[in-house]
Amino acid sequence: MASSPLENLIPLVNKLQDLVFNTIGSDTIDLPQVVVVGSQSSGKSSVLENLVGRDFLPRGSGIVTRRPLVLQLINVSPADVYPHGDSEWGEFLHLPGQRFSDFSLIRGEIENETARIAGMNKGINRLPINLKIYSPHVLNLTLVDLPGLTKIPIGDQPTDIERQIRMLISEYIAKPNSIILAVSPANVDLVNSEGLKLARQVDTSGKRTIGVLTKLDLMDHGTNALEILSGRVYPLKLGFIGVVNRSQYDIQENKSLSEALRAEEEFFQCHPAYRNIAHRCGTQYLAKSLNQTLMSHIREKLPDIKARLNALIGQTQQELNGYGTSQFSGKQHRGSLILHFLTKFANSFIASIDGTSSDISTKELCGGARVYYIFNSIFGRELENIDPTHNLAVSDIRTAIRNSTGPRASLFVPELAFDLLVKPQIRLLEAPAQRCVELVYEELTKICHSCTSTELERYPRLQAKLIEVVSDLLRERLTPTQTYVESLISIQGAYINTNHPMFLGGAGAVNSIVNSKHDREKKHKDLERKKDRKRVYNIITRQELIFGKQITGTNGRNTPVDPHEIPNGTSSPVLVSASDEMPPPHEIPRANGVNHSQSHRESSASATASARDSFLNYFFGQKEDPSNSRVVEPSFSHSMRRIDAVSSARPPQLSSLASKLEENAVVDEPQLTEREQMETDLIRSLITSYFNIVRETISDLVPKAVMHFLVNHSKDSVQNRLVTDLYRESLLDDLLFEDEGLALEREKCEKMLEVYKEAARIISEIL
Ligand SMILES: Nc1nc2c(ncn2[C@@H]2O[C@H](COP(=O)(O)OP(=O)(O)OP(=O)(O)O)[C@@H](O)[C@H]2O)c(=O)[nH]1
Repeated sequence: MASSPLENLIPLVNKLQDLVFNTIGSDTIDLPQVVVVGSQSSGKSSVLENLVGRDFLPRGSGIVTRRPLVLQLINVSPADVYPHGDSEWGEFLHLPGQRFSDFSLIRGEIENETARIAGMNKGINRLPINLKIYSPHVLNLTLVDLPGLTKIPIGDQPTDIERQIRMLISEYIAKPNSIILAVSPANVDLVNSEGLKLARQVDTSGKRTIGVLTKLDLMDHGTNALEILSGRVYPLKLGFIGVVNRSQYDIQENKSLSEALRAEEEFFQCHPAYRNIAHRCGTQYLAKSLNQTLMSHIREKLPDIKARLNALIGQTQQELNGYGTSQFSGKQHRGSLILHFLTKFANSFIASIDGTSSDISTKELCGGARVYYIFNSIFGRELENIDPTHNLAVSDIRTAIRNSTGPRASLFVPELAFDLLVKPQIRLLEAPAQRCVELVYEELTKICHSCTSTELERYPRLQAKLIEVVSDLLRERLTPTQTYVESLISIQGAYINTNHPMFLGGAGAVNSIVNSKHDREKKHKDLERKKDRKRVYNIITRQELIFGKQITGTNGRNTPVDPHEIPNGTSSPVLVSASDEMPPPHEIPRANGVNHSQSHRESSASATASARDSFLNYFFGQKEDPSNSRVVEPSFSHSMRRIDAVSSARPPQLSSLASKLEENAVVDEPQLTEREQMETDLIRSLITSYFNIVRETISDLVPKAVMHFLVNHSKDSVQNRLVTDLYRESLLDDLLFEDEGLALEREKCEKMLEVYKEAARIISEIL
């Protein structure tokens, strides 16, 4: 009888299953199958044996099923029999071509095969045993028997046996294409069914779970499972089916399975509770519904499986491409293959620098962007941070000026001293410049190490050689780059171009220091004024404390005296407020009525001009005014004299207190003549101005030099260098030595691709 294509669905899936297990060794396609789960001794093996109608599964105490058993039941017509006349037989996938018509031998082989992989103790193993049973009495079905859930390890079982079994079961039932056959004994409360609990975790809506209730014959008298079997207790879309298997006693009494199936039928037909639903109970009904459910499930899932296969074909093809192109396989193509890798490596190196690489990171700077970062951020910042007059003490400048003028005093700007001092400062730029070269060199080395691919990893020796050659090239470029950069600095030091348009020059420097001198003096005076005010206030307050009475001002009031009212040179103690509104002491009107503040403002306007005049006069030929060469007197000395006047009449204790305060206020400043101070300032500002010009030039030239000598040169010559060094007949065999692990991976990948293509072809025969 010719069967329709849809009736061939289960054999088709079996064919796919064989294909997958024979080649890949695991079910990556997620083929539809029925997975049997339940707690230990719930009756799983008994259900399977009933479905086959033969005793073939191992029995014993404790855990018996220790590896998944993938059981394919194949319906054969009585005509299609074994040559020796047997109508039923079994075949193991691991023993191809060997037919087992004696079912007790099948049991023995399952035991042996379990022990071979899972050991003699009671441990489990995830590697499945695949068994086909051909019989005219079975319906086409693919079932997976799994170890029963156990709570407590017994004997020499591993302590985490429960976790191991749960993980194994979950792995099978989690696959969306699996139908879960959850076996629960009827004599145990359903809420304690481990099989149902696990099934619910992965199939929350109960769409692909079939409940099987065993041991209905063992329920307490007066109780029955009618409610459960009618689907009113536990919601499962595919429902519950009740079965009665052989009891332990039946087995011991060698009750045959055909006898047992008859007894089961009788049980349901005669039982007062199940009589009316007897046609929906028992092993025969279970086999039929499983077959139909599996078939419709396969029908439903086939388009998905086809789509999945296409996706797998695409993925695997891509993975295979990653291992290299097959276009250059074979000895005659070794040269082309090497050239292909050399070009790819060189291109990848160049692309990483240019930023045109296809796998650019979004997490961190890489390749050429790092080089830019080194130029602009690292090198740029280091240059910025250099102090142009770093390490130039006043004494150094003084000595340089003195040495440069010989026995005479200089008439003009001491140029020789400037020359002498600015050269070492220019050298300060060399260390950051050389560091910039090194950093870029390191970055290029990193880039060269990252230019590998899975394809290239297949040839570890070639990969190492490519990196080595490019590293050598970079190293060779390092010295010329460093030498050039060193020259750049030396060139800058070789000739001090005081004619540079950006250079401040003598006149500019004079202006600048005159201005800054004036600013400095102004600041210094302001500071001294503040100090004076505070000092006067402290002295008066102390007097008040010492004499223990309120000091009354000359106005006779018991309030602070308006400081404007204090006559110049008065010896009377005065109470002065320390508030900021209080006019500074130099604004206190003198006896002659001249406001000091006013005179100060007038004189300050002309201060800049007069200072500049005296400075220019000094440098450009006027005879030195002996009064100018006096030691610069700290400007607070004037104020100090005023305070002395105020405190001259104070008691001795107060006098010593005040003198202590005054001592503390004396600043230890270098004693320079005005001329010396100005010369030093002038030299400093000239050095700073010139250094800034050189710094700008260097910050512009060094990156250009690095790009030219190191980066661009390496980019331009990398391909030639690789070909010259590696494209040699004598090296080909060694360079194309394939990594064994990767060769195996590639072969596996090729095999998988073939399997997926074949599976897709099988499915397209039906769809
Ligand atoms: N009376 C009776 N006994 C049953 C029934 N089903 C199973 N048994 C007995 O229960 C015991 C366990 O049955 P198995 O089929 O070995 O249970 P299992 O779930 O395969 O056990 P493991 O493989 O160890 O997890 C055996 O002694 C069976 O004879 C049933 O419906 N009625």
